[in-house]
Amino acid sequence: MTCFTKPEDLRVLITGAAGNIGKCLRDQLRGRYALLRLADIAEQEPAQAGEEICAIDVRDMSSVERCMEGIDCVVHLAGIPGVDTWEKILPMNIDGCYNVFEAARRQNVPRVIFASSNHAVGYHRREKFLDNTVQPRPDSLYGVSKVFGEALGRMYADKYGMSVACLRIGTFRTPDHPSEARQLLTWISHKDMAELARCCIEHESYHFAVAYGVSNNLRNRWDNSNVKFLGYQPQDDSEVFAAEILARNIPEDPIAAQFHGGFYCPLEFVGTTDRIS
Ligand SMILES: NC(=O)C1=CN([C@@H]2O[C@H](COP(=O)(O)OP(=O)(O)OC[C@H]3O[C@@H](n4cnc5c(N)ncnc54)[C@H](O)[C@@H]3O)[C@@H](O)[C@H]2O)C=CC1
Ligand SMILES: O=C(O)[C@H]1OC(=O)[C@H](O)[C@@H](O)[C@@H]1O
Repeated sequence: MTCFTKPEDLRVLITGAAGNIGKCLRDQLRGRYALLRLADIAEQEPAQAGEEICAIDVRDMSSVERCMEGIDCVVHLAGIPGVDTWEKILPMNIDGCYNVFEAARRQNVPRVIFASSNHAVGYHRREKFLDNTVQPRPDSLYGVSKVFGEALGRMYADKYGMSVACLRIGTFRTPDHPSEARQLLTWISHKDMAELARCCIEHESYHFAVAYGVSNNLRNRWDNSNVKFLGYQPQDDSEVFAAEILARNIPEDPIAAQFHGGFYCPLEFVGTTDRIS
């Protein structure tokens, strides 16, 4: 397994760098690495010192492979970031995710960090505390695409010896605060998101890890004890926003409120929830 010893020598690629999480990582990781290569299909701010801007379409393997040249670690964020049709999920989150892992293998990139989502396990009941061992229970085709990405990562780790981290991100928002009751459980601040990415990029050696992307929320329902070795110590707590959010007295949808995936769960839901143990 590759050992990552000196952060200042690392060459890091971010896909989806023009997006919300991508811009946060760009701002907060700037200057730490030998190179931050920022790849997106969208326009980006011009490169600053230590940065490269790179045009990529994750649906096009040749553009993905080109962006991988000389890279030590990929943070893969690009894709459809929520519920959508199969016609969009398939090329972007399934084919696109395959292209990223496969291009990384072809270019001998030793580490991939994949932006998974809590929606990979969204139909678990909220009273259950979730750790990395719970079964996949996607609440949407989007969630299914994240389960696929995690499975792909596991295979590239086990078969090809790639170091892979899958981040089941909760709720990342710009502006940087939670805005509804469920987000008091699921919120991850910008600072904590960048710190989680940094820990995964810089850790000297791991094979395969699943981590929940969540802040140090009093109401957190996700267990990261399996990834203590990463050294991720979130600092922010959504509780400071709780009084204001709860005072608005906006009730959560009764189906959403039963499951970790929240508002994705009632969408197209048929029947009663008592059949979901
Ligand atoms: N924001 C959140 O609360 C959460 C986000 N995630 C995941 O994190 C990742 C990033 O999320 P956000 O930054 O919020 O989304 P975003 O929509 O702001 O960023 C996605 C980026 O991907 C780019 N993109 C779209 N099509 C592309 C293509 N064909 N080729 C290359 N780039 C393309 C977009 O231009 C955009 O800059 C996504 O994979 C999302 O599923 C997971 C859980 C929660
Ligand atoms: O569960 C959540 O709150 C978030 O999960 C996600 O995977 C989505 O990318 C984000 O837009 C949602 O808001």
